[in-house]
Parts: sequence; C-alpha cells; structure tokens
Amino acid sequence: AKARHLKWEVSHMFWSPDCEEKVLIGINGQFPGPTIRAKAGDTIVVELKNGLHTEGVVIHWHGVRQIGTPWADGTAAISQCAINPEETFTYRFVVDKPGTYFYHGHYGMQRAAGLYGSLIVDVADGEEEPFKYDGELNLLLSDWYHESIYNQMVGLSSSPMRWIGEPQSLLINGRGQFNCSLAAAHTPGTKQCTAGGNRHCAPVILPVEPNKTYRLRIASTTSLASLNLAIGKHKLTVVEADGNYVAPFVVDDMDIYSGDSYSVLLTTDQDPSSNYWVSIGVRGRTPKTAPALALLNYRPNRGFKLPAIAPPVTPAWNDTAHSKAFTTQIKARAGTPPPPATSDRRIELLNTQNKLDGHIKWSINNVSLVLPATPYLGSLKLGLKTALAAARPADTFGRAYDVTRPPHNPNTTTGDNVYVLRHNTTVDVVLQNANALQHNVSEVHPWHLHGHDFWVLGYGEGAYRGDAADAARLNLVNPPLRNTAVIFPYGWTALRFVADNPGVWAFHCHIEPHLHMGMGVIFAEAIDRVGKVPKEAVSCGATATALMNGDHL
Ligand SMILES: O=C1O[C@H]([C@@H](O)CO)C(O)=C1O
Repeated sequence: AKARHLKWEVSHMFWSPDCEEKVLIGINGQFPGPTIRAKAGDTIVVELKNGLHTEGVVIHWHGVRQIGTPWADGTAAISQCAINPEETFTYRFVVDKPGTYFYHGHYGMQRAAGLYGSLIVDVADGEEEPFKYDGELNLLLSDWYHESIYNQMVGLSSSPMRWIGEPQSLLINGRGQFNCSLAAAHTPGTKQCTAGGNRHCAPVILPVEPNKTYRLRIASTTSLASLNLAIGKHKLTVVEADGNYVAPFVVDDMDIYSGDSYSVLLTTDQDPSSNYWVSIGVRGRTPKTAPALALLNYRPNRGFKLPAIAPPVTPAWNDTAHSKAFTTQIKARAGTPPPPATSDRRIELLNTQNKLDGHIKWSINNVSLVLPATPYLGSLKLGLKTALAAARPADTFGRAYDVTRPPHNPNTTTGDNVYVLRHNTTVDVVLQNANALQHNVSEVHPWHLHGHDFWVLGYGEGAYRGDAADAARLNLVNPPLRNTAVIFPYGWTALRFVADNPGVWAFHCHIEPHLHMGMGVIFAEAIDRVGKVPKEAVSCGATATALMNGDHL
C-alpha cells in the first residue's frame, strides 16, 4: 500500500457545464474535480487549500468509512471546522475497500455548486475483482441549476419558501446541453446541439471496441434528481453497489439515487457499424429536465456519429413499481458478511415535511436538524457541557401517526438530533416515509450514512408496525451492504449496522435542499474511544476556547 499525495485548491470559476456560462466551484481549475484513483489499503493525503476567499469549505469522501479517522470525514460542524479562506487542511485517510466512490463538498449547498469528483479504488496488488472485464468507463452524474446556491439557499429559508424547482440540466462527467438536444432528430420541438469541439459542454463520448466487456462505474451526486440510466440495445449486469459486491443481475435500465454508486458490466455485442445512446432521465418527481445523453462509440466509428435509433425512453417518473423491482433485486454477493441475527436498539425515524414560523422544513420524529457553531467531534470529545441540548431525540415516533395524510399538526421544532450510540452495539434504523404537506404527495428520499456501510434488511409499504408481518419482510440471509438507501413514497426501509467505528457521523437525506431544510440526524458513536483528534480539525468555536484554556483532545 502506498500514500498518494495530492495538492488541491478549491476556487470559484467561470464554467459552462451545459453551454451556459455560470460560476461554479472547481478544484485545480477543473470541473468536476480531479479523479482520485488508488488501490485498496492506500493512504490518500489531500492538502486542500481553500481558495474561495470569503467562505469556508470541507470535502466529504463519500463511501469511505474513515475507520479510526473520523476527523477526516469532511462534514462541517460535525467532524471538523470549515476550512477558512486561504487556509490549508490536510485530509489523510485509508481507502480500505475497492469500489466506486466519489467526494463532494459538505458545507451549506456547495455540492450543488459543483464541488465534486470521482474516487475509484482498485483491488490491492495481487487481488482480483470477482468478475472480468476488458476496459472501464466512468460516469459521474449530477444535476445543474442556473441559479447560484446562494439564491437557492435564501429561497429555501424564506417565508414563503421559494422552492428551487427542477434542475435546468443533467450532467454526465460535468457536461450537459441546455436548450438543445444531441438527438433532436428523435426529440420533436428541440434544436440540434452542435456536437464536438472542446467546449465545457461537449458531449461525453465513451469509446469501446466491439465484442468486449466493459465495467461502467456510475455514481450520482445530484442535488435533487433521482435518475434512471439506459443504453440503447445493451443490457447491464449490476455487480457492485456503494463499494460492495452484489449478486450479479441483468437489467435494461437502472435507477440511481443521489449518493448511490454502482458498477455494471456491458458487453459490446451489438451491430458495430453504429454508435448507441446512453440516456439518463429523471425519476421520482415530475420531470422538467431533458435527459442527459452520451455516446457509446463503437470504434472505429467517429465519436459523433449519431445513432440511427432514438435514445432509450426513461420509465415514467411515477412508475414506483419499476423502481422497487430494480432496488429490491439488489442482494449481497455470496461471501459478503451477513448481519448479526438480532439488534440491540431500534431507532425509528419518521420523515415529515413541516412548518416552522411560516418556513417549510423537513423533520425527523418532528425535529428539524440544525447544526451547531462548534463541530461535535471536538465538543463531545472534550465533554463540553454546551455541546448538546438537555434531551436526546426520541427512538420512535409512536404508532398513532397516520403516514397517509399530511401532518395533523404541521408545526415542528429544531434540535440537534444527536443519537448517542454505544460501542459495538447493533443498531436497527427504520426510516419511515409519510405524506408531505400537500395531500397525496410522498417523495423519494435517499438516505446516506457516514462512517459505515449498513445492511439493507428490507422495504415495506405504509406504516412500519414492528410486528411479525414486518419482521417477515426482513432479509437476514443476503441483504446488500450499502451506504445509501432509498425510502419509497409512503413506505419504510429497514437498515442494520454495527456501531464499531467511534466518531460523529451524519445520517441524512442526500437531497441537498432537504438536508439544508433539516432532514438528517447525527450518530455520536463511542466518543470515549475516538483517538487523538488533530487540533487543526476542530480548533474553532467553544472547542478552540477550551483548548486555549488548557483542555486536551
Ligand atoms: O422540499 C420540497 O419542497 C417542495 C414542495 O414540497 C413545496 O414547494 C418540494 O417539491 C420539495 O421536495
């Protein structure tokens, strides 16, 4: 294993991801940021300079469990202080598991401003992947808004709220096309984009040779959109999800929620005289955004040779049965450790949309998350009395709540939502979806856990009762290990993990505006067992004062 040293500077820059020039956040003058490529067991060292001049920054390494290095998780106000303008913070952590990952900003809505990139971990030297392929292609998916994140954030916290709406474009590897289509011939009412050139928005071309097998690495860092990907005439064999191998299964199209990553195998077994469309469209919300297109380019055809047949059509946004059929097919590959047979604690988290003095919030067990001035990792490690409010959040929301209707009383409060977990306990989390404020609306929410993978034990419809019928829906034989799991409208999702990684970990809806509106909780896990926290990670707020007064981390 080796150490991979990277020197990065984050800065605002002009960029035209969908051919319209805007300001976004890039790294070393690139958007998306540089791809990190490492081998399992390597240590990644990123010297991150904040070149944003007037705001802080942090970067989260999504899917990396940070075993023993909770201060490198990159969550502002939770695992570290935001890095001040012109300052440099060094992230140092081990990528212990091969897989497809990504990294992104985790302060305010900086991810939605373009602060993201791919992180790919190959197997260690001498090891082999449990499947064969001839080549690899990488697709980092995102959505893009023409309004700045500052406009978006002010809108979200205004009364009345100004909702951000649907994205203007979907991006593949940071490239999209607004107001035109690469497949105008097949898309009535659109004008043909001029393909080619080296513009920021030039379409992605994926070169392949006929009769070979490729591993496509796919990850979604969207702010809002749930996605579906299909490739004309080609089947996809799903083999990895969130850095864990899954039992291979074949699909025509696949859903990808924000925070998900996958590997799929594709065999180039179609007519080699043609190229084929890769199409990515919106699921789960009424789509107002055109699908993103890329070209699967069979060599030696020209890259821009437009396919004769139309791009695959994205399944209807509200075809939830189609989504469930895909998601519930995902099972652990044989050899994956099974979950413990029982748990020590069950935390039931009701997801609701609420009101707070005329503002719209998302709440968990009727408390909307707000983050403190002083990051928890420092304040809890030092045992500062001011770190937490007097009461801990509830482990249940009560069986009387009617998930099929808008909240009877929509009013909510704010709180720290910190759950204190005991070392090595097995924790079940049941995420319960419900009706939003509007009648007959229940949205899709992909929940992402930091510091762990969890087993996805099962999904159910309606209210979770914790009875024998619900227990029968749980898979304790081959549930997949993941770090992100979706809750379907009006349904519940049950997860299990072992609290074996001391630290303070965020667990939240990966939809950027929803987290901003309070949709998350925090797991403070075995704080007494956290190793020596580097001072530079947490020297701010009340922790800095305590350190100056002679306290020790
Ligand atoms: O958080 C959200 O707010 C809007 C809507 O519920 C209110 O305008 C929406 O679609 C969300 O996902």
